[in-house]
Amino acid sequence: MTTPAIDARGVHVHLGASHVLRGVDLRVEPGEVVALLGANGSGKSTLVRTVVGVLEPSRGEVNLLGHRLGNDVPWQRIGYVPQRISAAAGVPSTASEVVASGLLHGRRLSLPRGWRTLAREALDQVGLADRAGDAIGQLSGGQQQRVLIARALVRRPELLVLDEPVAGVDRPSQEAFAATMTRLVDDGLTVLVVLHELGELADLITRAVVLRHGQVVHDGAPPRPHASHDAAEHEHLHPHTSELPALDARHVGLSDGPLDAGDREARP
Ligand SMILES: Nc1ncnc2c1ncn2[C@@H]1O[C@H](COP(=O)(O)OP(=O)(O)OP(=O)(O)O)[C@@H](O)[C@H]1O
Repeated sequence: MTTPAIDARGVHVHLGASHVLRGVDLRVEPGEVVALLGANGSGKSTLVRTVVGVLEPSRGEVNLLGHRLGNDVPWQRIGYVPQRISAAAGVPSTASEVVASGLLHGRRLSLPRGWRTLAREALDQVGLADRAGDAIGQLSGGQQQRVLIARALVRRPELLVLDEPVAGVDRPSQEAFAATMTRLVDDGLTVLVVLHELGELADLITRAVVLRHGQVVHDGAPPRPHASHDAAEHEHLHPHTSELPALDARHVGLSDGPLDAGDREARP
């Protein structure tokens, strides 16, 4: 049996007075690309922040790459892209330096030889190699987001956890990101990604986990893209809502309606 990349069991998280996660189980096997979906406030960011050790569960346990959360986790094998923040906030660094900070981890506190080359390669993966020497504050919000993705990729992770990585990123850059992800997934990368819509990543997603009010309400097939039903060549081979009751938008509370129109109309 393989060791799961992520194994979270019975996770409860309290933030202030709120009981945000209420007994979440999440298992991600090596090579899977799992989308974490749910309405605003359902607990997606809280779950990924707990998975990467930023937040501590009040109950339950999390294992990453076979290690209980803590110092034993091989962090150098894990990349994390937080929800969009300003990478520029008070940081006088260049894009290249921000990316290189992704090479640091618990056991490596100074940059390795050749870090500039590694940083440039990672920036190239997000289409920003020509901006390597620019101050991060001179980049747009979407470009800063791409720098954060490069910072996660620079350590060549085997597990990548991303929180809405393409929010605010333009369509061509989303396509470039999807192409990079496809290449990395082909090479065996395991991914947990918070998304509001599957978008350009739809073809990559192997499983969807949907949260509602801090609980998992669906764990299985990803929702189908909207357009597919209307296309002339569309074949009705996939399971419809009657076979996937938990993917009913009313049950999962997805504000952006993951089901295509045909599925919704087919429902009694
Ligand atoms: N520091 C905090 N203190 C108290 N409550 C918090 C805190 N951070 C988040 N929450 C609450 O926890 C709940 C889940 O928040 P979370 O950010 O995990 O949701 P989300 O599913 O990622 O939402 P979104 O789609 O808007 O990013 C929300 O109700 C939020 O108000």
